[in-house]
Amino acid sequence: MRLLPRSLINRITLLVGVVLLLLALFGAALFLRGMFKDVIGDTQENAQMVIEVVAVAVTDSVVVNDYDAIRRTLEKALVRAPFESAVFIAMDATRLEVLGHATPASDAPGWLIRRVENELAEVNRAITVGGRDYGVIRLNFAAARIAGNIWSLSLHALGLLLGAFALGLAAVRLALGQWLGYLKQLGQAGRQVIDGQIETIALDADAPSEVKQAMEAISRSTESLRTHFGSRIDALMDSLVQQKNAMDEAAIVSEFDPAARLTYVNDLFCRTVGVSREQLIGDLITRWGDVGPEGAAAPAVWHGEVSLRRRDGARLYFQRTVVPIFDTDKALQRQICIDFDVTGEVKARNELRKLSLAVENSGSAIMMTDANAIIGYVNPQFSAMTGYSLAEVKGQSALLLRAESTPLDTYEQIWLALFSGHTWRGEFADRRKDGAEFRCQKVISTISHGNGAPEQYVWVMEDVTDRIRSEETIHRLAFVDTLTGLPNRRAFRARADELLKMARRNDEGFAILYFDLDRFKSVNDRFGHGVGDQLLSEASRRIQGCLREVDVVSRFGGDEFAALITSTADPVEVSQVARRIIDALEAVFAFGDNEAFISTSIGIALYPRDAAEISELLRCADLALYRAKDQGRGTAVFFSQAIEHENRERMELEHALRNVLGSEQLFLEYQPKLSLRDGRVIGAEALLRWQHPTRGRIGPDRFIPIAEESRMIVPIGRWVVRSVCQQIREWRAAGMGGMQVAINLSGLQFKSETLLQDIVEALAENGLEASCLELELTESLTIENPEQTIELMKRFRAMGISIAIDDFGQGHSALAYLKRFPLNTLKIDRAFVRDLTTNPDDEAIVHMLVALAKTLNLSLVAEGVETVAQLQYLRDLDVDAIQGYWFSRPLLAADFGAFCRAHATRGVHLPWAPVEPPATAQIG
Ligand SMILES: Nc1nc2c(ncn2[C@@H]2O[C@@H]3COP(=O)(O)O[C@H]4[C@@H](O)[C@H](n5cnc6c(=O)[nH]c(N)nc65)O[C@@H]4COP(=O)(O)O[C@H]3[C@H]2O)c(=O)[nH]1
Repeated sequence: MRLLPRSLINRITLLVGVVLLLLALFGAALFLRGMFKDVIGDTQENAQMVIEVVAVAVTDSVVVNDYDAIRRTLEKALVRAPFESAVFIAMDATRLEVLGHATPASDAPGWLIRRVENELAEVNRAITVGGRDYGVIRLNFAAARIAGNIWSLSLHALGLLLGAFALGLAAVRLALGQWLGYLKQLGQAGRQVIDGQIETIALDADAPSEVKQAMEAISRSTESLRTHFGSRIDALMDSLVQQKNAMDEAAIVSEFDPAARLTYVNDLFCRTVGVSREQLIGDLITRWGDVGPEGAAAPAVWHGEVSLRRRDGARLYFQRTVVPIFDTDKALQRQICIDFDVTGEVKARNELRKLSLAVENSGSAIMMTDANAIIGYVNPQFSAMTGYSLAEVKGQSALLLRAESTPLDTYEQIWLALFSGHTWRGEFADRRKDGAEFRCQKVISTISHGNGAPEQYVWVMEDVTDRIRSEETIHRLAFVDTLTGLPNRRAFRARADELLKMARRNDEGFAILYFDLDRFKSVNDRFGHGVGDQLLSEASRRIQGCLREVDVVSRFGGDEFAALITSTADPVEVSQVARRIIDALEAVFAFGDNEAFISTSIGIALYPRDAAEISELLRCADLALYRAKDQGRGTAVFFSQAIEHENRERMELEHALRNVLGSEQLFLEYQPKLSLRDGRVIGAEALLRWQHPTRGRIGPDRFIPIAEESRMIVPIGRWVVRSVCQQIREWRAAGMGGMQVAINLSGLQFKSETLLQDIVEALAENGLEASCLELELTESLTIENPEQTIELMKRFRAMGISIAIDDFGQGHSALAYLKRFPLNTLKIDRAFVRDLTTNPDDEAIVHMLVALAKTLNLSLVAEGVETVAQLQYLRDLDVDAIQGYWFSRPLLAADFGAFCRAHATRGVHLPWAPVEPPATAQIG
């Protein structure tokens, strides 16, 4: 509770009043006390005097007991005296009491009356006359009257005092009002300054100096405030304007009245909706989005999201705040509407929603963990994949899924990659809830805080167990030879490339061995593919057994193998390895009751001596293998410059062969065939010759393989057929009839679809019957595709063309097939004939061949007969015919004609035949 008055004047007046009042009361108290004492003292003195006077006056009367006189005297004493009663008490106790005038009722308070009574005791006077006591006179004071007098005096005194107090106070109030009125003036001036009505405060000249100083101080402060706050206000205004401008740029601002009519729109509003301000003002705000549940009359701030459609139809989203503005009567005056464009956020949110939906329904398992790999979310596919529900894994570590077989290192590597800001991609084994391991492909991405620190990890996971199995199978198929389990050619290349890099780094050498299995084809043909496969597997094991762990052996396909001998390019060491392989493969292969023998030749290339690249090294090894095969089975040949040279030459020959047809370089020689029965020339074998312009004559053994490889043999062979047929026609024209000419056919030629046609045409063109031709097929030709060969042979035979099998005994024809071949002739290779008389092996083979031919009812022709001993031996074996230098080398056509004519009548003289006189040649 506030006791003090609000106004300063009143406060000072109150203070002065209180002080004056206290002083007045104190003075009054002192005055009244003195007055009281004086009155009491005076009364008592008067009473003494009165009683003395009464005593004197009654002296006589008492003596005479004149009570009337006494009465009268007493009555006189009571007149104007402040006594209530006067009493004469005689000695005999006679009591004469006279009462004074009745005292009017006193205004004095009781306490004052009692006080007076206490102060003024009765006054007694003994009446003694002549020494004799006659009695006592007693005066009783009229205390109430005396108190009344005192009270009346006091009241008067107080009245005066209060009057003086009131006057003093009024004077003080007046003076203060005047002096402090300047303060009011100061206040008004201050308000005027605040209102900006005055610049400086005008001071009255007679104003008190303190007020003047205060006014000056205010003036100075006002000045300073004006300066200070003026600039602050300016800055504030600037700032407000800038903020408004910024707000106008950032937000759509509008105002609307309680009727929801727009009263203000900023530029952004117009720009955003594409409508002019003029059209917008007065328009309903609700056309431009919701303004809250209570519409335009909302009493409180409303936040919400609204969407606007622009004039061009685009939908925009805004975060809207509607702020009501009230007037002084708290009535809603208008509302300010502020819209922030959140289209991007809304779209992002929608995208996020879609994304969440996509994640939820994703076919990939998705797991989200915090930075400590604590799982926060997994999608249904994750549960389907792992068997764990979201509730089971939430709050658990991602390591929950770790499979025993996945080392912890893997996870460390993942964290390292993720911490360095990379997305981790990889695959490793995880464990399902039921404990089963599965291969899981993962892409782990980081969601980072603004400062780049990882906040969450998103794991996109896929069960790739099946795929990996398939990939492993594909890989096996792609890199492993399924039959032998050895790396295939591709894997070999990869390993060889690695080895090459290492060898380059370490300055080491290594060797590549290239080889195939001789006679493998015949094993295949003889025992079937099953056995062939077993042989390949067994051969692979044997080869591996010859190598160290660090070496690599690969099956390139068919019966081709290659080996990498690491860490050494020492020819001695490498040739030891090659030897071991050759020996291992030459040992018998047993399959149940069957046995097979194969051999191998090995071509070797050394790094870095022979080449610096794998492909080149392989080429070198291949060339060396080619040479090894030439040198005979069971040999290992190191690549050399000589081989390279030979190869180059071979390539040059191949090139030259392509242009040889149509030139004069190719021609035929004819080697006569002699009947051992009568020594007559029964036919000839056409032998191809190549007279190279610079290299001279090149033998068919040299160029025919090249022609075969380049497939030139087909057109060349066609040329041979035509040339032979022409030649027979010419011979016939020259009178040399009945001549059968044998033509060598290579395998490729035989397989050529045009062969039959070519022969038919050549015969027809020259008017020849088919029986004048014999086709010589090598044994190897028949091996490759026996059924087809038999078929074609049959067709030739049906035409009347004879068929001879050449070089028999070199290969490994299945006798069963031989039996089925529609052959006419079996030719004994000159390799067996050469040492026939000295080498029991060759002798045995020839015996066997002769027996075979007889069994199959084939005529026998022996090649390469050079000596009489061979001749006689063959005759003894009942061989039908021979070829050989013993009687004729291959001859040019003209020479062959001459030869035939020379021996036409008697034939060539055979050692066992009787010598006959020369006869004239007659052929035809
Ligand atoms: N040391 C010695 N050799 C003798 C003797 N008698 C004949 N020769 C040679 O033995 C080979 C016989 O031919 P081949 O076995 O069919 O072997 C032939 C044949 O397989 C092939 N050839 C020749 N001409 C042709 C042809 O036109 N087409 C095809 N495809 N191959 C042919 O070339 C091979 C070699 O032919 P040539 O070098 O002409 O060698 C011929 C011939 O000159 C002898 O007493 N001693």
